[in-house]
Amino acid sequence: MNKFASKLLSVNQMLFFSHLFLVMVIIIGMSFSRYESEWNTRVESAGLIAQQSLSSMINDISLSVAGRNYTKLTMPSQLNHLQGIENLLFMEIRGQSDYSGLPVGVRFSHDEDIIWRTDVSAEDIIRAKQTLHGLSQSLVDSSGDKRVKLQYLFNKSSEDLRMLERSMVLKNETRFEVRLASDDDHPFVLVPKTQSLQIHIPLVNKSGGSLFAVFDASALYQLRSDIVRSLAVEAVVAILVSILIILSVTYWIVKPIRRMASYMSQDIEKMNFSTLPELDRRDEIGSLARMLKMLAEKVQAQLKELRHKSDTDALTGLGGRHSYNTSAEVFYRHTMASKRYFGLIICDIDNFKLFNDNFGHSRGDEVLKIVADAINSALLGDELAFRIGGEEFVVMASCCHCDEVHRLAERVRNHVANRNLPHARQMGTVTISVGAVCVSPGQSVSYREVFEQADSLLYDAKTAGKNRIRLCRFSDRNNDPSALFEMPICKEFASRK
Ligand SMILES: Nc1nc2c(ncn2[C@@H]2O[C@H](COP(=O)(O)OP(=O)(O)OP(=O)(O)O)[C@@H](O)[C@H]2O)c(=O)[nH]1
Repeated sequence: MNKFASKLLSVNQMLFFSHLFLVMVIIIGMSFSRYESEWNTRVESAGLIAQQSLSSMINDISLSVAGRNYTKLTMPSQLNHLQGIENLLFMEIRGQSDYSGLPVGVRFSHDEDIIWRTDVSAEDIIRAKQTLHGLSQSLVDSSGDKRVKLQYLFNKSSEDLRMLERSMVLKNETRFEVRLASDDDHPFVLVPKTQSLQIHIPLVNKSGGSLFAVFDASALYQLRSDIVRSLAVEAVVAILVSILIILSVTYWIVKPIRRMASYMSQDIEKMNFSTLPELDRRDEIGSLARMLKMLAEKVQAQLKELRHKSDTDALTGLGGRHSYNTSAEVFYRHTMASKRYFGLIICDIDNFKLFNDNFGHSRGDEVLKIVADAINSALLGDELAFRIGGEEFVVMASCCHCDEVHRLAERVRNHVANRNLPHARQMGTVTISVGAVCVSPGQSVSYREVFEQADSLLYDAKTAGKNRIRLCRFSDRNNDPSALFEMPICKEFASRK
């Protein structure tokens, strides 16, 4: 997983996304639990308020159910009271008379503005009609006070009949889904579909019964929308603030790493870690910066030592082959660009094989050191000297004139000869042969050509008898026939011996 992520994402992105994920989980979790607790509190208090608004009626209702007293249960003052209860939409009383054992059922509907019985049967209506009919008969035959009483009873019975008939109609027409069962432990339940709060309160008469009520809970749901909205706004603000903090923290961590990486991408020898601001930090990044600085300084020191070793010929202390390869041509170009004369001198010890054969290689090595020292002592300061092969040395100089090259070559040969190092008996002392070329300012010639010409002059010096100098101004004989004419013919400086 880590490998996969590190291939796809940078450190910056990984830090950012992992922190953002964490922050979002925390914020969403906290918002959700706040929502849960706030919503549950609201629902609980709405349920309690609804219960309290009905509980004052429970004793009266229970008494009426016990005595199956419909008159009390359905009287207009009861209707007014129920209409006055805030948000009450519907109420149903189900119970059993304590005396007759008959069922009692009454309903209230806020929209219908009525209380009606739910236990009316066809027989009840027939009975009421018969009563009314009997009263109407009696009313015809009566007079005086009796008639007044009978008229009252007739009016009441006709009102009862009308009520029973209306109840019969409403019983069949009015439906309201009540979720709570009478044996449900929950005193109330919220029904999202109808946005209603349903309450159940048990009656206190002996045979028992229940009061179910349905309250309008749309205000509660509106409140829920407000809670969700305000929590969402808080969560968004918290996430935005967190993003800002995460961005600044990741920037604070990643920027120094990037800066160190860009330092590391420089040439190690040119690296300068002392300007790195992270060195002053006291945290892990500061330690990393200090370790990198130490590492770079160690590598720089080792490189310096290595370069010195590879630049210097270990035996003679002159410049070595590596140093020659990197600096000879640079020196030549620089001299030509400075409009000065360039002198290239190649020296080779004469009959060195014979020396080795006679005195052994270790003695030969000592001679190499002495010859190198002699060559070095012949230099005035600005020249470069290298040992480029076994017993082959190169000196190069930037001069004001070719005569200087001549004098330098002569000095080099003399300094070696003057060491008077004994050679094999028939050879006398150790000597060198020299091939030298002088290139004038403005001559267009490559270093390789100059070297080849000096090497060929060295060969000439060897074949001419050794211990001598063959020096020539560079002539491009193939391309410039006049060069031979314009320049002094190559000179030979033989040993005075
Ligand atoms: N002691 C020693 N000998 C070396 C070293 N490098 C090369 N040589 C020897 O130098 C000798 C060079 O021999 P040649 O190329 O035949 O040249 P030469 O004998 O000097 O003959 P000329 O150049 O014609 O005068 C060989 O014997 C090599 O072994 C070295 O580092 N130490």
